[in-house]
Amino acid sequence: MKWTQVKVVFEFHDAVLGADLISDVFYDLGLQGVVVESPNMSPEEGWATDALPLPEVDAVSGYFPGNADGAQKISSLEEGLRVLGRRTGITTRLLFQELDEEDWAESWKAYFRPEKISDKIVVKPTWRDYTPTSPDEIILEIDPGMAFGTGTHPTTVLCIRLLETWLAPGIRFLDVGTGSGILMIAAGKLGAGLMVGVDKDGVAVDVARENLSKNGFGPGSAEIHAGDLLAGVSRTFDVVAANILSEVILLLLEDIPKVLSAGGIFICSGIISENRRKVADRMADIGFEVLDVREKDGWTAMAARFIGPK
Ligand SMILES: C[S@@+](CC[C@H](N)C(=O)[O-])C[C@H]1O[C@@H](n2cnc3c(N)ncnc32)[C@H](O)[C@@H]1O
Repeated sequence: MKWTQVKVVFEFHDAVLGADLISDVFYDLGLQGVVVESPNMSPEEGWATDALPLPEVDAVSGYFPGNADGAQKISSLEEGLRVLGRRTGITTRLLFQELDEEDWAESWKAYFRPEKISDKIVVKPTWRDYTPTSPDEIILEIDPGMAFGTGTHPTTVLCIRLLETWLAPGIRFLDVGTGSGILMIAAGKLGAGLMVGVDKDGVAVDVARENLSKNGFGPGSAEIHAGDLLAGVSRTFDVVAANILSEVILLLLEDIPKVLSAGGIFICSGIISENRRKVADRMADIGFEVLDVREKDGWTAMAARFIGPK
């Protein structure tokens, strides 16, 4: 099978936000293994200076199958970037490269390295070696494949940091939009007794199952289902997380109390900081008390408890 690498070279006043906005255009097409390049990356941020020269431009790359579906998605990407450009002023230029299956598999893997994302937690690509720097370090082994969730995206990092604060041992955890399963793995390693994940994307469901298994979580402690948001979720959970875009979180919020146990915590991420107020206001209307707000690189995540309408 052939693959087409589409590299979107861009210029924007805020390169981190620009890369996130362009990545979202890829994610909206259901294409999730994106690679972000920036001339400002340092080896500490996971850039392999020994293996790869430092990039000269800001760019986001994604990989499309070399078939009719891939061609259709590339057209949608071009349209999505035109719309983004009109809305934000980002200027983009596309570069195309055809790759064989093996080259594709290796080309994006070269960009991921172990990364410390909190005081205690390290995300480690399964194909890299890593020696822990202290005995209480928690290592999340991950191969995201074509699913979202290397663990290093700011929205994921914020969720994991909130889980570190709000997850008590033995709890039941639900992850809405599990992607690679990274949040379920973090919850499991922080002591959750049961992790359930849902994703609308069948590829993500398979990837998440494999990642959970690689981290020692089998069907007894981890369940993953294909599904749309909470459709088909009939139990209650002590902590529910959703790292999805704010528009989706706004749709989801009203149903969250149905799947939260009394006193349970809802963690939401994927909120561009300019949408923070809109999400917080909607939460207050429904009866959530916001307990913790975290920000990183223009993204906001919140932990809240359902206390019931005023
Ligand atoms: C931003 S990724 C988050 C992945 C992972 N939880 C993390 O934190 O890195 C969002 C995920 O939500 C899934 N998703 C988006 N809309 C959904 C929906 N309506 N129902 C279920 N999953 C959805 C996507 O397929 C994607 O895997």
